[in-house]
Amino acid sequence: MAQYSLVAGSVGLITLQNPPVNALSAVVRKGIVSTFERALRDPKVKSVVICGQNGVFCGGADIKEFGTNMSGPPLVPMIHAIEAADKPVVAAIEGSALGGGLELALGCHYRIAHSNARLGLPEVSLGLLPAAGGTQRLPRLIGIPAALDLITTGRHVTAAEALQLGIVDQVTDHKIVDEAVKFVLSVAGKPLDARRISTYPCPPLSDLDTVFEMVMQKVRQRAHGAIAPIACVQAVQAAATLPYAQGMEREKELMATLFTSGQARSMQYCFFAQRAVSKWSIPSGARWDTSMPRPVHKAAVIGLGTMGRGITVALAQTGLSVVAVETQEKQLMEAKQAMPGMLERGARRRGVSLTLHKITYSRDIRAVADVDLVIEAVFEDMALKKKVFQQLSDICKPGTFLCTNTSGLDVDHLASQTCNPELVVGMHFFAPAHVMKLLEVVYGPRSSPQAVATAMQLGKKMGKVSVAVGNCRGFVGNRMLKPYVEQAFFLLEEGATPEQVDGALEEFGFSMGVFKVSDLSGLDVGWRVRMADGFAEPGASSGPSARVRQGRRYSPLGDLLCEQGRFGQKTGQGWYQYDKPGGRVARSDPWLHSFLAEYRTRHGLVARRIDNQEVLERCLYALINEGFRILEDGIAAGPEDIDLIYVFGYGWPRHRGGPMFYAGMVGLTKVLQRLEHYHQAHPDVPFMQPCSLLRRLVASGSPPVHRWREVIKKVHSQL
Ligand SMILES: CCCCCCC/C=C/C(=O)SCCNC(=O)CCNC(=O)[C@H](O)C(C)(C)COP(=O)(O)OP(=O)(O)OC[C@H]1O[C@@H](n2cnc3c(N)ncnc32)[C@H](O)[C@@H]1OP(=O)(O)O
Repeated sequence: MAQYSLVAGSVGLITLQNPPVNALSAVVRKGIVSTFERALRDPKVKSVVICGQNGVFCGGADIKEFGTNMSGPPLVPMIHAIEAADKPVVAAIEGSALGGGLELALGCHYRIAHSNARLGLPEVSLGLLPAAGGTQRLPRLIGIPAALDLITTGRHVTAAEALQLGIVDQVTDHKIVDEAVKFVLSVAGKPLDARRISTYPCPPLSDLDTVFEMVMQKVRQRAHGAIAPIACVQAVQAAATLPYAQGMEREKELMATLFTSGQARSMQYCFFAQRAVSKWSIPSGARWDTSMPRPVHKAAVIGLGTMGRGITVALAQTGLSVVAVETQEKQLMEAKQAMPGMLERGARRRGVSLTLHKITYSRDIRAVADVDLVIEAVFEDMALKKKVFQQLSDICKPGTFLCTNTSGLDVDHLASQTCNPELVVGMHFFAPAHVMKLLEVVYGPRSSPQAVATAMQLGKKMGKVSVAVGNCRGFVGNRMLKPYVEQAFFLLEEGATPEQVDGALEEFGFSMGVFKVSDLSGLDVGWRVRMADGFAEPGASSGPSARVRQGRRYSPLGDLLCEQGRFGQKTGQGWYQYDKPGGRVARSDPWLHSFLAEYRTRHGLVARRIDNQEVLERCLYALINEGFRILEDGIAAGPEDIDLIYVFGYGWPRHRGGPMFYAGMVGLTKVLQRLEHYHQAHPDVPFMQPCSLLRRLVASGSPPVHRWREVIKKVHSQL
């Protein structure tokens, strides 16, 4: 709702009230319309201030309403009425003014922001565009380039930047409503014509066509198939080229296409999933709202390879004191040289001050004696990690949380090396750890609720999307990657090329295909895992049994490349070739193509034409099938957890909602049928055997993704 009061004798104060973020629900819109009409009618009222309760102006349209039959007064005419009013209206902005919230403020004649305010038009990240006049008013107010930047990226700006851009008229540190009232009294009686943004011409820009062509090209490249950013550019182009009324028509038309699209549904699902996973619960019964985290003031990182450096930087950026330990002199020196640059770039990107002084370096592991939490990030080798955990258990003060950054080893086994296994959890970061948003928090059977809560909270503080997952080989993300990569290898054996497989996946929306990712992260990473799992064996890659291991189909292609020293970008050769070791630009490699042809001949395989649909179905459905197994095993609490892991950690396109949501969009029956088909064709590939949870869901009428937990619960209760 919206509360109305008369203040300072002549100012109508409208306060939006819809906790927690004053979203513009039907009731709020109704409240604004009726209170505004009242203010206009009241002869005592000479001006109006619009604010939000509880330190938040407005979080925008109510996203929960989007999937429903929307009722209540629409936003566009409501904002027009405010702009057209003959009494001055000031938006008093504190906290957030986002989406429809900022569009409402743009309809006001003046905007005053508290210095804590954050403003933005983030609709693009919900698969939409700012369709309450945002695409038409913002370019008129701040110019086309700045508006394009804000609308196509959805980024939030601080009050200071908003002032610099001209979005707000004044920034204050004082009480926002008091300042707004003072301000509106000072402008009483001044003509309002020049304050109605819809009447402004768009600031002229030379060579408009070229600007839009270039922006469109850039946006298309970044969008990976998402349609909303493209529509945003088109809407701003309308603002630049059409009169306001026609521009509004174009905005409405473009929004109509987006509003009902599967992409918008997927992205809005991701928005709510992100909030849902922060409300974690684990099988022991521990939950986010009953488990108290312990404060972490000082942390340590053991091992300063790529991961350790990233984690150290991420911790220091959060404001924690960090002890960075590396026992090897050369590695320590390299880290000391590299990390200031990483911190500098991060500080510049985020507009904050440098935190170099937060890090102290040591070669001696005993330097961690007084820290609250340690993150071990040594080489992925169980024997080495066990030794480190034994040492940490002896050295650290009582109560120190011991975390491992392993990407898939048994967290419980590490916990058993310590005197207090309840203090041990996994904190699995993704490279580069100071940039990537995902954190898997891995609980073992003995991890205490407080240890899980502390790791989850620390992740949040570090700006990560933290997802609590159970302990199994590869946890959630890497476990699902295995069948996906396996299918990619099989496709090469059967006639595809890395270019074709990657092309199909990139067209689907992944920023990089599986083979480019493999080249980037290093082929040796998977090779080591396959060796540890007893699949890859030196010399076994070319014998008659090369393609069958442990009774199942196996492709030694990755092993063969590693045996040749082709580890990807770092060696300049992998699935592609690079101009030099460390090169970034993947080029097709004729050697690889002859190698594949020779390999097929050697193993009596006849290359066939494989279409992109088969590439996608085999790679993605194998991965999704493993996702269902993970749900069945209780390793992930719900489909949202898996989806966010893939969106934030593995480049799954957000506009496709994550693998489990995507399965629901495709139709569970279809996914099941295709898995059955591929399993019949490849009975020696266990990953293709449809998971029984998938069968149960189909048998239960394929409920929507938010109802899967009910079926999962039933499966668990029967086990
Ligand atoms: C044909 C129709 C035409 C319609 C015209 C459409 C034009 C306008 C479109 C829009 O405005 S779309 C919405 C744009 N706004 C956003 O994208 C903002 C989304 N919210 C946020 O970014 C954050 O929530 C926040 C405002 C920065 C606050 O962050 P904070 O960390 O403090 O809280 P959260 O945990 O994120 O949220 C708390 C709580 O509130 C719910 N929520 C937040 N925003 C909305 C919203 N716009 N609508 C509905 N609900 C919202 C959020 O889900 C959380 O709920 P719970 O998890 O506590 O249940």
